[in-house]
Formats: sequence, structure tokens, C-alpha cells
Amino acid sequence: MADSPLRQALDCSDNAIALTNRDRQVVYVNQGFTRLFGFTSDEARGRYLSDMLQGPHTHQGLTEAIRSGLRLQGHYHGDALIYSRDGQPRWVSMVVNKADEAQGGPGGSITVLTDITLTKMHEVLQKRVLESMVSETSLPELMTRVCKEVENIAPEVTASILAVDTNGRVHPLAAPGLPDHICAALDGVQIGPNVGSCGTAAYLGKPVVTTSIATDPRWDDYRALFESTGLKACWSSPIKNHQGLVVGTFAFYFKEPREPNALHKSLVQVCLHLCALAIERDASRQRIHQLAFFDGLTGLPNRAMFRNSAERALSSMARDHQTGALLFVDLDRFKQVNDTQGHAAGDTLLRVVAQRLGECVRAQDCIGRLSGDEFVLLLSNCTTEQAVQTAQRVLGSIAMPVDIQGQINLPSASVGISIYPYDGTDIDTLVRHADQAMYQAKSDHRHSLQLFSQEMNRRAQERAAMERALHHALERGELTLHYQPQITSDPVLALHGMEALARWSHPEWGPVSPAQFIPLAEEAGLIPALTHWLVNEVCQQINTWRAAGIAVPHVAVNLSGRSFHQKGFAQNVSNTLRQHGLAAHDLLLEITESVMMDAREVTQENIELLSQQGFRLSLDDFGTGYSSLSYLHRLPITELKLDKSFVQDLEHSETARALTISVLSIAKSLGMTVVAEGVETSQQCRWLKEHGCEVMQGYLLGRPMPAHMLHAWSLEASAVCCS
Ligand SMILES: Nc1nc2c(ncn2[C@@H]2O[C@H](COP(=O)(O)O[C@H]3[C@@H](O)[C@H](n4cnc5c(=O)[nH]c(N)nc54)O[C@@H]3COP(=O)(O)O)[C@@H](O)[C@H]2O)c(=O)[nH]1
Repeated sequence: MADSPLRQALDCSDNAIALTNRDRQVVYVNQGFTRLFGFTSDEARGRYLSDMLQGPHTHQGLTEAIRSGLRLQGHYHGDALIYSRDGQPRWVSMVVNKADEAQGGPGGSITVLTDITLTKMHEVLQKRVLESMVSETSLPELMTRVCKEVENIAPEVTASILAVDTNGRVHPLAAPGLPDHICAALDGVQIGPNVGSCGTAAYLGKPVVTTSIATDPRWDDYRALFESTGLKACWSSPIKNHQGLVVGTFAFYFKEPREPNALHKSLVQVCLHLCALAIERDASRQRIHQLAFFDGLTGLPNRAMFRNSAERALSSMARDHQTGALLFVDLDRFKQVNDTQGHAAGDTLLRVVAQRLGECVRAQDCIGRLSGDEFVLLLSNCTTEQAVQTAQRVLGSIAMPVDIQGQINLPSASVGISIYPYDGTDIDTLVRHADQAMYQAKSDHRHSLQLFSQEMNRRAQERAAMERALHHALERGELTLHYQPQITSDPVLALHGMEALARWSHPEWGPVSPAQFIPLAEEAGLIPALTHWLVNEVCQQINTWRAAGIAVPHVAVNLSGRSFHQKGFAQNVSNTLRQHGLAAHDLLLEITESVMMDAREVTQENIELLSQQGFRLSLDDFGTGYSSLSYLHRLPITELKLDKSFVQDLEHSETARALTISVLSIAKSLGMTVVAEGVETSQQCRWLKEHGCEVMQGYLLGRPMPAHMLHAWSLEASAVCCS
């Protein structure tokens, strides 16, 4: 074939072509073969292809498969990993055909090899990496696999992959060929313009080729660290996510000063894409994990996460026969911070408290935020005394002043403690019992701690039973209204109005005090239904009285602060009134100081609308709260109800008398009526009258009564002596 046109044509081909004789010895290779495998025609002639091209990762059965293909079918076709003269791996597509002498062939075979290294590289890397992703392999493991695959394909390379965090610090993900102490030294290094090849590539967002580590000034700070590795050159490329942000670096180190070749470039192209995919996927997984298991506001484990770790801690305590404690921490008057300073202030307070709680626990303890202002701590391996000491530390730490938007807050908390295993062996029971103890701490004396007891459990169960019964009380007609008269004292005795007071008579338990069931209704979310029923009942009753000729100027209704959190509440009240043909002045709405101070937008909207529609507000329990007088003239308040605690102390307390005179004077100057509550004696009545109190309410004048008794009461009322 010497210099024949056929030979010239074969030499031009990109494929490697080899002819063998009947003894399987090479008789001819084209130039494509030399280009691909490095063997010249002379070097190849007389040798076996299998001897020349097999390498460490060539399939063991390849030669036998080719021989059997030729024997049985006269040809063989398949992909194989073989090696060039200098040990470079090459994936080839191999077609081997018999070349019988009878048909003019050399007697052995014609082998055509097409280089498919790039395609195969893609396929192998992509397949392995994607498979690993599906099987939930960890990111470092996955990245180690990428490095190892790359080092298999290009044995002259030592690969490394670093992650770059959002603060621009690098963290080694995989570098199987680098010593551990180098990875440890690189962890946390800040990227920059002269931070080796990787730190610089990450900083610049483009590849950095260091052909000689010995002379590259960007390596000045890292040369000594790498000295023992014998690595002389480095080529690092940034890994970018889909938004183009650098999330890592992929580097090739070489043992001699050099530049990357075409194979290296192709490898990097494939790997950058896969690494970006894997790193982004891992980041999403971490984000999902964070969202699913951590509280977004405080960063503390959420209920689910706390539960998981607490259950593990309980198992370990059970195994080691240890005792532990669950602390249930609830902030005191947190709602007040939200209502008066706004939700941003409330959020800041919660973050500060979470941080303080974190500082009170040891590494082996679990902490979590259950909801709102409720936090839990599970203390492992601790005695009751140690739990009490930790709870005291928690109370002390929470009580430190907090500056929120320039306003100093003095937070406090109540803590309930349940002890493992005595108060419960599972997490739900321990949390429930610690919650009951916390409830007790709060009702006894805020900013205190309380250990759980079985008595608390009994009371909590009663409370829960009452809450369940209350859900049915409305529909079963167990709730009714009583009315208490309010009388003017000056100039003559006359009916000022009636106050509607809810009554619940349970079929088994008998009467339940509103002081007990109204807070329960608030906790159980029953206030909207209760208030709707209340306003409707009162409207009906006013019409019934008026139709019977009983002149009731207005009825005062007690409104829970929760009603004002309901969008459209003011409109509902107004609509109900209209449906009964009544006007705004037929009702007087009693609110407490907490409503007046509530900064919520919805509360303000409801108050504003009620005011626009002509409703009058009466401020209940005046003097018992933390009255801010500035609100009095800003809101449509026409009446102050002097709390009965003042009235009942009038006869023996100078302070009560002084405060009552102040309230009467404030009301007078603001043009408001004062209704004195809880007037029980004629002395109280007389004193109040003498000091200018115009309206009184109390057992002396009339107890709360069913509506039908008003007529009978009015006949007797003239007998009331207040003079
Ligand atoms: N949101 C709503 N709150 C309501 C409703 N009905 C009642 N309540 C609130 O429950 C608390 C307890 O009420 P009650 O047991 O009815 O006590 C009231 C009167 O019976 C009592 N009172 C009246 N006169 C005297 C007296 O001379 N001595 C004395 N010891 N007690 C007396 O005072 C209560 C009236 O309080 P106030 O509302 O502050 O005027 C109570 O806070 C009710 O507000 C309801 O429908 N919704």
C-alpha cells in the first residue's frame, strides 16, 4: 500500500486503523492510529494490539470478546477503555472485521477505532454523578467521586473541589489526593485577588492558570503549605450557580509546571456543570431542611426538630438510667409588647430571648421554639435541683433590659418544669405537664417557676373539659344574659342604663362564672360567636323592654379585646343593630384599657369605624391598669367605670378616696361620665354622691337579674336609700 491513494486516504482519517495478520500481529497502522495512541507504524508492526493498548482499567474480557465475535460472526463491535503509549486513557468505539487472505486481506483483522473519550466522559461522569444525587449521596461524597473519576481519566491530575459560602469563605468539599492538613488549613480562607489559584478564581469569577506555583505571586501565602505535596502547577475554575454566583471552585493540580491540555479543558467543562448542579441541589436541600426544621424568626429548632432531638435525648437517658427535666418557658405580657409597640418590636424581643435561652443551656441539652412566645428546653442528665437552678438562670437572663427601637423593655417569663421520668416518659407528656406547671406559675405570680404536680394535671384537665363544654354551650342554649341597672344619683334617682352580663349554666356543673369562662372562650377562639350572640340578644331585649313600656336608655355590653382583632367586627355590630331597628346610642360598648392601647391596625380600624358610626365607648375597670391618659381624649370614650376595688376601699383607705377624687376630676374636665362599680353600702353611695359621682352600679342598687325582673325591680327601686 506504500504511498498508494488508498493509504493516503486512510492516513487522513481521524479514526485509528490497524491491520493484523493471521498471527494477530500488526502489519499496518494509519497515521490516525499514531496520532491517537502515539505508536508509529514501525513501532506497532509485529506487535499485538492487545499488548499495546491495554491498560489498568481495560475490561479483562475484551480480547476474548473480540476473538469470539470474529470467530462466530466474523466481526466485533463495542466500546472500550484502552490506553495510549504514554498511558492516557481513551474511550473508543471499536469495529473489528475479519480480513481473510482469500479476499485479499492480510489474514487477520481490520480494526477501526473511533475516539469517543469526550462523549464517554460526559456519559460516565454524568451517569455516576446523577445516580449518586438520586441515591441521596452526601455532597462531599459526591464531589469525591467526581475527583476520583477525573483522576482516573487523567491520572496526571490531582483534583480538588472547594465550596465558597455567601461570606466569600472557602470550604474544602473534596480533594482525595491532597493531604488532610492542607484541607484543614484552607477551610474558612477568605477569597481575594491573591489567594492561590482557587481563592483568586473564586474572587475574580474566572479561571486562573498557575503554570508554576513556585513563581506565581498569588501563591506567596500558600506555597509553603503545598511544599510537601510536590505539586507544581494549578488550574482553578469557578463553579457558578444558575444566577452566575460563584459557589465553588474546581481545581487541577499537576506534578510539573504546565498548562492544562485539551482533555483537561473538556473534563473541566463537564465537571463544572455537574458540580454546580450538585452544590445548588445541596443548598436547596439545606434550605428546605432549615425551613422545615428551624424557626425562621429565632433560628431555634422548631417543634418538629425539637421533638426529634428530644426523643433521642430521652432514649439515651432511659438507656443510661438518668433523670432529666423539661422547662416550658412563656414570656409574660408578650401580647402587650406586640399590641403597644408593634409586631417588629415583638419579633426583636423574641430573637433576644431565644439567644439568651441558648446561652443558658449546655451542648447536650435540646432547645426549641414551640410557637409565639413559648420555648422549651430539655435538660439531659440533671436532677430536680439542677433543673430549678437552670430555670432561675433562665428567668434572670430573660429579665435583663432589652432596648427595642430606643425603648427599654423589662421582659419577664414564667417557667414550668416537669421531671423525666417521674412526670412523664415521653416528650408529649413532659411538655404537657411542664406547660401546666407554667400556667400555674403565671396565674400565681408572674416571673416565677413552678414544678409540675398531679394536682395541676387535674385542674388542667378540668379546664380542658370546660373548654370542650363551652363549645356546645351556645348552640345548646346554656348561655343567657343577666342585666344590672346603673342608676343616676344626681339630681334624682333614674335609670342611666343596664349592663348585660353573660351567664352560663352547665347542666351538670351548674352556674359557671364569666370570670372563668370568658378567658376560656378567648383561648378557644369562641369570642366572635359569643359576641355576635351577645349583641343580638341585647338588641332583642331592648326592643322587648321598650315594647312593654320600660324605658331603658341604653345597654352596656362587655367586649373582649379579641373582638377588635376581627376584621369587620365594627361593621357586624352596626349591621346587627340596624337589623333590629336600633341606633348606635342604644348600646354602650365597654372596653378595657388593653383595647385602648392595642396598636394593631385592625383594632384601630374597628375603633375608628365604631366612632364614625356614633357608638360610645365606656372604659371598664378604670384605674386598675396602666392607664395612659393621652388615649382618653383621642378615642370616643364617653364614660369611665371606676373599678369596684376603689369603691370597696372608700370607707377605710385614704388612698382609695384620693384616687377616686382624681378619677372624678379627670372625667369632669374631659366631659366624661363616671360610673362607680360595686357599690354595696349606703355609705359608699353617699360618699360618691357627695364627691360628684353621677352614676352608680352595685348590689346596693340592684344585682344582675334576668331581663323579665327589671319591671319588678323598678317598682322596688324607690326604696333604695342613698341619701
Ligand atoms: N367580654 C365579656 N365579658 C363579660 C361578659 N359578661 C361578664 N363579663 C365579664 O366577666 C367578669 C365577671 O363578671 P360577673 O361575674 O358578671 O361580675 C359582674 C357583676 O356581677 C359584678 N358586680 C356588680 N355589682 C357588684 C357589687 O356590688 N359587688 C361585687 N362584688 N360585684 C359586683 O361585677 C362584674 C361587672 O364587672 P364589669 O364588667 O367590670 O362592670 C367581669 O369582668 C365582666 O366584665 C360578656 O358578655 N362579655
